[in-house]
Amino acid sequence: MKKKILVIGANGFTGRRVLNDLSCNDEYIVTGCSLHDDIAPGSGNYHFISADVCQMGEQAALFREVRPNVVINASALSVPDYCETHHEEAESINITAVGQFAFRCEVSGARFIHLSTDFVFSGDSGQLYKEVDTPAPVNYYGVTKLKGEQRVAELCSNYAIMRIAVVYGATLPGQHGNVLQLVADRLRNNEEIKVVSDQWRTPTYVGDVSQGIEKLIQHSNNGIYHICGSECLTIADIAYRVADTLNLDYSLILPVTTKQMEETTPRPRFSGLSIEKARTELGYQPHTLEEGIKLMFNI
Ligand SMILES: NC(=O)C1=CN([C@@H]2O[C@H](COP(=O)(O)OP(=O)(O)OC[C@H]3O[C@@H](n4cnc5c(N)ncnc54)[C@H](OP(=O)(O)O)[C@@H]3O)[C@@H](O)[C@H]2O)C=CC1
Ligand SMILES: Cc1cn([C@H]2C[C@H](O)[C@@H](COP(=O)(O)OP(=O)(O)O[C@H]3O[C@@H](C)C(=O)[C@@H](O)[C@H]3O)O2)c(=O)[nH]c1=O
Repeated sequence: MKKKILVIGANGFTGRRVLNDLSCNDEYIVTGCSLHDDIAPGSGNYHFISADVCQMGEQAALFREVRPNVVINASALSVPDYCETHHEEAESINITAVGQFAFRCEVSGARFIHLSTDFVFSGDSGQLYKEVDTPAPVNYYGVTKLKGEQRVAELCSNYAIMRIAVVYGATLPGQHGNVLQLVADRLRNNEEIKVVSDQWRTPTYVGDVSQGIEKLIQHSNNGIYHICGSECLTIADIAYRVADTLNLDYSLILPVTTKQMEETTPRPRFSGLSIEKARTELGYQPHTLEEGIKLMFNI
């Protein structure tokens, strides 16, 4: 029997890649859902439903229509600066809607795979965070994502929470970019870019998010999984790797401290994630950053 898979947030940067990758697999019948109309109609073997999942009635109708065996939630308010000043909106999609998805999955017997973030951690550690480590978010986006995780764990008996970090890859018009794209664009235009040299991350190639999800569809394991790259480096180092791989001018990269950057939203200093659990239990194997950059820029 083919599995019916529902990808929520299917117009988003990560959700679209997941939708495309899963719809290439004949074992699945895939439906994408997003707030707005399909951003790339006719581009793959999937059905598409526009719905506002924050509206109870629309969410209920979506589940009634699709009757999914697996639900993947890639919808969110995923811009920390915006969440910081729009608490209610952030709460509605990052917490309340997530709780409702979890409840519907539980009632219907569907497996729930929910995307979360390294920003649940404070960043005060000097070591890669493991799934068992205690979260303590430093911004409102992180607070909402942590509460979303808690709802899933409370309400679902068949779930996986996938924490990902600084997702990079090619984007479609209309999607928000990522810092690697910004670096490449600026350097190609001969413009300088300031990048923080004191925020450490484990960047995730967007195709590896799909890889993690496919593994978690096959496994029945419950719990949290860190799914990201294996290299932990600063944003400045990531920028240098982009310049290096694309043969662009290094001197346009201006490393600065978080203090000098004057970011309005606090961010964790060190939020690298350990992928040992995913490697051991799922056989997850991420691309290297260099491989990911080459795939992203098609070189
Ligand atoms: N991007 C990153 O680097 C990281 C992302 N994450 C997590 O991964 C997930 C995906 O992030 P990302 O790819 O950046 O997401 P995007 O911001 O690119 O996409 C989010 C999608 O959610 C959809 N959406 C928002 N509100 C609603 C609603 N009320 N009803 C239906 N759909 C809605 C939007 O639909 P539409 O476009 O149709 O309006 C949008 O396409 C999130 O959970 C995020 O927290 C975690 C770590 C890093
Ligand atoms: C735009 C920009 C960002 N940065 C840094 C800040 C930050 O550490 C990193 C990424 O910046 P962004 O603004 O893209 O995203 P930011 O909001 O920091 O990143 C987060 O997004 C949310 C959704 C997550 O869940 C996190 O995992 C993380 O990826 O790059 C610079 O150094 N220079 C710049 O010009």
